[in-house]
Amino acid sequence: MIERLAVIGVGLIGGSLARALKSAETVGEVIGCGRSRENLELALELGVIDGFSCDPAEAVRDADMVFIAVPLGAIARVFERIRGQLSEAAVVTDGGSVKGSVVADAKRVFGEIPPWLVPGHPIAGTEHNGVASSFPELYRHRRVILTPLAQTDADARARVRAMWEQTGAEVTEMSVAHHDEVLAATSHLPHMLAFGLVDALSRMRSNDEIFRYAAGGFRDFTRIASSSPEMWRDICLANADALSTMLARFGAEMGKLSETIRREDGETLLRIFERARAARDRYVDGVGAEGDGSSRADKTPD
Ligand SMILES: NC(=O)c1ccc[n+]([C@@H]2O[C@H](COP(=O)([O-])OP(=O)(O)OC[C@H]3O[C@@H](n4cnc5c(N)ncnc54)[C@H](O)[C@@H]3O)[C@@H](O)[C@H]2O)c1
Ligand SMILES: O=C(O)C(=O)C[C@]1(C(=O)O)C=C[C@@H](O)C=C1
Repeated sequence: MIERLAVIGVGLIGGSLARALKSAETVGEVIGCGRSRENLELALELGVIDGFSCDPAEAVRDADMVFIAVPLGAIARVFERIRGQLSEAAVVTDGGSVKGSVVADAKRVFGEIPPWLVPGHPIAGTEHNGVASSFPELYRHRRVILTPLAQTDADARARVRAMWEQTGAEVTEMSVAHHDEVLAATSHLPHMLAFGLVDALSRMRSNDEIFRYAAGGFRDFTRIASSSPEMWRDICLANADALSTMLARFGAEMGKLSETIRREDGETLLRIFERARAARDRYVDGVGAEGDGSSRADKTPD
């Protein structure tokens, strides 16, 4: 049971955690914090939080659990504001999509990695942002990755794991570097392809023409290009090395595919598409009926 949860950044990710813990009845009080008073008032109205402060230092006072869910570029400033303000019992975790930058920010601000910091990342989300898009089932049957460090306190790690399990998530652990490499491939690269494709096409053809003739394939493939530009700028900057490597490898693969098409080599094309379809079928079978950890794009916020 968490007595007082401070959520810094009450948007899709922070709001959904608060809603999930409230519906599991495993949190006493939720204090929100963010840069916009209007958003915090909405969160209060929706019952996502029980009170708020625009100052992180005040929001974390007496909290036994602190969840930071702001864009990655804002995390260092939050660390600076909460330094020296936490209660003895407090554990701090975050939901940032890249872990290397969060750990580097913590080292810079606190001088060393504090034992009470448990970096984390829920592999669940949608292309929508803001508290109005949050919902309590977001993490159910989804994965959450924790990237504890050698310095991380065992009790802090167990408490963060227990919190996520109460949302219905499956918690796994891996190293910071491995997390950032894996997510560069499975999350960051696909977002670059979607953003890049929509941007390139909209500059090649008029918007009207794209939307008039685009059907399900275009819509499915590009859903994630509706995601928050600010959040994705920060993810790219925070994971620049791993993401650039992935983009270069993928670019080379696209070059080979393009060559194969130019050669009119139908046999090779068939082999590539069969291999890809089999890999996707295995992936879909593996994740089962509950889905793949991706969004509920059609969810209407309550
Ligand atoms: N959206 C996803 O699919 C997804 C999935 C997993 C993890 N994440 C990560 O979760 C974090 C939050 O993403 P989100 O989708 O909830 O975004 P969001 O835009 O819905 O919410 C972010 C919240 O942070 C607040 N904020 C922004 N800058 C701030 C600052 N300087 N100080 C205090 N508050 C500030 C905003 O007002 C907003 O309420 C990001 O780090 C993102 O990388 C996102
Ligand atoms: O489903 C979506 O809309 C998402 O973008 C969620 C998604 C992803 O699957 O790539 C995006 C960023 C994250 O850090 C984790 C999950």
